[in-house]
Amino acid sequence: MQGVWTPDQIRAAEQRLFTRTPEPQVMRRAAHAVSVHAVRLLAECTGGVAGRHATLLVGAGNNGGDALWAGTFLRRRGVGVTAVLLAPDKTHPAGLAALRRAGGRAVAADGPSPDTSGIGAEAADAVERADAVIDGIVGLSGRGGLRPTAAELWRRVTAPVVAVDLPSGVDPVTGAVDGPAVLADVTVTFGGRRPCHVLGAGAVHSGDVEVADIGLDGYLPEPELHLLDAAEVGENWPVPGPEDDKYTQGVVGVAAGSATFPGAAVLASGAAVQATSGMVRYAGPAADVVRSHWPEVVATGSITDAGRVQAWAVGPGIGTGASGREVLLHVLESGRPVCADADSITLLANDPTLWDARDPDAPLVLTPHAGEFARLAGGEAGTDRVSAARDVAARFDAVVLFKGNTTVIAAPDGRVLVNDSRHAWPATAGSGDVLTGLLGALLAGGVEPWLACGYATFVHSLAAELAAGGGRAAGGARSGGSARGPAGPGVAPADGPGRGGTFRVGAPIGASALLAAVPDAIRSVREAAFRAAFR
Ligand SMILES: NC(=O)C1=CN([C@@H]2O[C@H](COP(=O)(O)OP(=O)(O)OC[C@H]3O[C@@H](n4cnc5c(N)ncnc54)[C@H](OP(=O)(O)O)[C@@H]3O)[C@@H](O)[C@H]2O)[C@@H](O)CC1
Ligand SMILES: [K+]
Repeated sequence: MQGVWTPDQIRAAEQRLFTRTPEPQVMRRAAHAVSVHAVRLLAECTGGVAGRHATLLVGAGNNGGDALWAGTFLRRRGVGVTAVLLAPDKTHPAGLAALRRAGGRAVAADGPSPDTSGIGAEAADAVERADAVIDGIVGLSGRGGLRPTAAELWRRVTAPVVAVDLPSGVDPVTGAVDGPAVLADVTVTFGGRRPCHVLGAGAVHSGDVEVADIGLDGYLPEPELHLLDAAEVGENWPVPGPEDDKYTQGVVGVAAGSATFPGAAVLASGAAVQATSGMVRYAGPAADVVRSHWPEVVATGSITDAGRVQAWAVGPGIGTGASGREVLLHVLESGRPVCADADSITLLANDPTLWDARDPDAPLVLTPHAGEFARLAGGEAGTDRVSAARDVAARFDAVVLFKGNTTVIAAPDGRVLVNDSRHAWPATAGSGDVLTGLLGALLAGGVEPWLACGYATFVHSLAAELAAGGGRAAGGARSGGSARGPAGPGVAPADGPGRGGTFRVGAPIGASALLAAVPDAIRSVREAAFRAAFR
C-alpha cells in the first residue's frame, strides 16, 4: 500500500531530517528531481533539451526556491531559463543567486512596462515562448486559489507544466480548487504523496505524480491515507484454490431490485457472479428476470426463503417503503457481513430503530453517494470528505465507502483508503449496483471489509475505464495523456496525440458494459500481481 501524508506530517518529518542533513542540501535533492522530470518532459514534447527554454514561476517561499534550484540544474543541460518572480522581495535568496550564477535570468512578474493586466513585457514573453513551465508559485503553505498576478500568468501558459510539490492554487489538505489553479502535466513531490494529489479536483490538477526520494523515509509516521495498487488488488482477489468448492468460496446473497425495476437486481447479481467463482443467491421480486439473465444464480422470490449465505449485498432498488424495510431488517438480523447501498442507506437514515436489528459483531459496509451521505450524516460532507467519512464510520461503527470521483473509504478505527481514479467513466446509472454486487462477493469470500471496499472500487473503476476504451495499464500506471488534454479536468483524457503521450480513445458506457468488463479488470489486476511477484 502506498501512503499519503498531510503537510503537517511532512513538515515534522522534514524537521527531523534537517537534524541530520542540512536544509539546503535537502532542497537541492528536491530540485534535482524536479529538473530530471522537466528534462524528460522537454525531450518528450519538443524532441530535445539543450537550446530549449524553461520558464520558472517563482513565489515567495521554499517552493519557489525549489524551482530556482531546478532552473540551475536545467542550465547545466543547456536549457535557457527565465525565472518570473511573483514576490521579488521575498524570493529565495540562495536559489536566485545560484540561478544567476548558472546564467539564468530573473524578471519581476509585474514589470517593467506592465500591460493592462499588470504583467511586465519580459514576464509575458517568457511565459508565452516557454517550451516548459515549472510551477514554483506555492507549495505546502498554499491557501486558496492563485492570487491575481499568478492567475494572470497562469492564464497565458500554453507549454507543458511541471508542478513543484503540488499544483499551485490547489488546497494541499483537501485537494479542493477554490479559484484559479495550475493544471500540471507532472507533479514532482518529495518523500510521499500529499492528500491533494489524490483527493478531489487536486488529483486531476496534479497530472502524473512522481515521488522523489529526498531522505524522508524513516522519519515519516503512519500515513494519513492509503492507496492501493493493481498488484495488491490482484494478489488478494479471491479465486478458487485446489481444495475449494462452490460453498467454501463463500455464498453471497443479493437483495435488490423490484418487479417494476428489476435492473438493479440484474446488475448487482451479475457483478457478484463475475466477481466470484462461488455461489450467488438472489432473493426478491425480480427473481425471474435475474434467472433469465444469470442462470447460475439461485433465485427465490422471498428473502425468508433465501437460504444460507456468508454475506449480503442489499439495497439497490428495494424501495424505501415497508417491503424494503422488511428486507433490510432480515438481512441485518442475519448476523452476516452486510454491504448496504442505496435505498437501504436511506432506510437506515430515516429510521434509527433499524440499527438495533444489527448484530454488533457483523461487519457493515455503507456505500453512500453524496446525497445518501448527507442523509446519514445529517448534513453535507463539505470539502473535507475524508474527515466527514471518518466521522460517519466511527459514529455508525461501519466501513463507509463514500462514492465520488475520488472514492474515500473510512474504517471505524480511522483508517482511510482512497481511490483516485481521475476519470469519471463509472458515473453512469446502475454503476453503483455493480459495485454493490462486487462488494457482496468479496465480503462473502472473507475479505476484510475495509480492504474489500478498496479492491472492489479499484476493479470497478478499472472495468469502467476498460469498457470506455480509455484503458490503463494495470501495473498501477495512470491513464495516458496530459491532464491539460481537451477533455478538461474531471473526465478521462481525450483522444489523439498530445502532450505527455498519446491518448487512448474513450466513449461513454452504460453499467452493462462496465459489468461486462469486470472479468477483464480482474484478469488485469491479477496479471499485475503475477508480474510483481516475478519482478
Ligand atoms: N523546508 C525545505 O527545505 C524543503 C521544503 N520544500 C519545499 O518547500 C515548500 C514549502 O515552502 P514554504 O513553507 O516556504 O511555503 P510555500 O508553499 O512556498 O509558500 C510560500 C508563500 O506563498 C504565499 N501563498 C500562500 N498561498 C498562496 C496562493 N494561493 N497564491 C500565491 N501565494 C500564496 C504565502 O506567503 P504570503 O504572501 O501569504 O506571506 C506563503 O508563505 C514545499 O512545498 C516544498 O516545495 C522542499 O524543498 C523540501 C525541502
Ligand atoms: K507549486
